[in-house]
Amino acid sequence: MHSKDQICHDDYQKTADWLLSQTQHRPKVAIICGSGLGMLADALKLQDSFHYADIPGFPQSTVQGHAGRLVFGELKGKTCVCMQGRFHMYEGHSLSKVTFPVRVFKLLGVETLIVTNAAGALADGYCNGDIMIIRDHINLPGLAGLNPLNGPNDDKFGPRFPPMSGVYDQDLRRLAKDICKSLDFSQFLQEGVYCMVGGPNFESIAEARFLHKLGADAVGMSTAPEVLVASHCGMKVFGLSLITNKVVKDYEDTEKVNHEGVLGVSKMRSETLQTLVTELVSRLDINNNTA
Ligand SMILES: O=P(O)(O)O[C@@H]1C[C@H](O)[C@@H](CO)O1
Ligand SMILES: Nc1nc2[nH]cnc2c(=O)[nH]1
Repeated sequence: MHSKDQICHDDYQKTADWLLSQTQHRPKVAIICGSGLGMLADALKLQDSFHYADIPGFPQSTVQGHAGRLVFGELKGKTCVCMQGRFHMYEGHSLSKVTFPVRVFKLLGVETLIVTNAAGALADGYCNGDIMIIRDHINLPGLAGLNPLNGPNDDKFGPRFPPMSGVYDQDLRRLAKDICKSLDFSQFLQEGVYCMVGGPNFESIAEARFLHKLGADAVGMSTAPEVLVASHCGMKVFGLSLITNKVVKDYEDTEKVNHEGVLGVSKMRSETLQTLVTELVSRLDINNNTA
């Protein structure tokens, strides 16, 4: 059964064809920028950029800290496409809309997806400003049946029942750790499990304790659906969480998290994150081509 939100292959293809007609760039890498981390896109050379509102079929971004632009260009000589602002379920988008750009990227020829997000720390040893390489995720909405792959499977993209083990590429994680060592970033580097919740509220203390007990090191409101869809269609995936706050797990703690604080910490570390992602992209084993 097709729901009203069902998007068909032709819809993705139309958007991809439109983009291919507007730019000479042919990216092999896509980067999705999290809250406050969009400045990474500004570093692209030879830019062609498009406001989401001008791209046929694209959803609109409504969150502060997400500019709503798709930027094509070169990062250290490697052609990339960068989402300066992503879509979240809590904005009212269906998960097929949230992940729409990922399938468009696949049709553009993208082979590697890099995702970044802002997240709250559940792990005790984490500090604000830490960068966490995502080793694995817990897709809480997905476990409860909110899944972008719900509905008829599109075999042109991938299988009906995709595995989710080993989704965060081990070689890319290893490479990122080597880069962090050489850049002297190791003192604020972590590797852990990201848990996606629906949001838009931050966690209650009982919820935070529950997620921590489940094995989550950080919690946020994005990433898992995009990663799931990218992996389903055969892309390599690498993910980074910027730890913007500690999630309150103690009833004596009167600290309250807010989005402005999240954006503040993102800003403080965005240059570091940009350096890490740029270095990673420059060392990817890919060849450029243009139209
Ligand atoms: O897009 P991301 O996951 O970086 O955004 C996080 C989660 C919420 O959208 C917002 C909360 O401050 O930041
Ligand atoms: N759910 C959730 N998302 C976040 N994004 C940034 N910080 C947080 C947090 O503490 N919780």
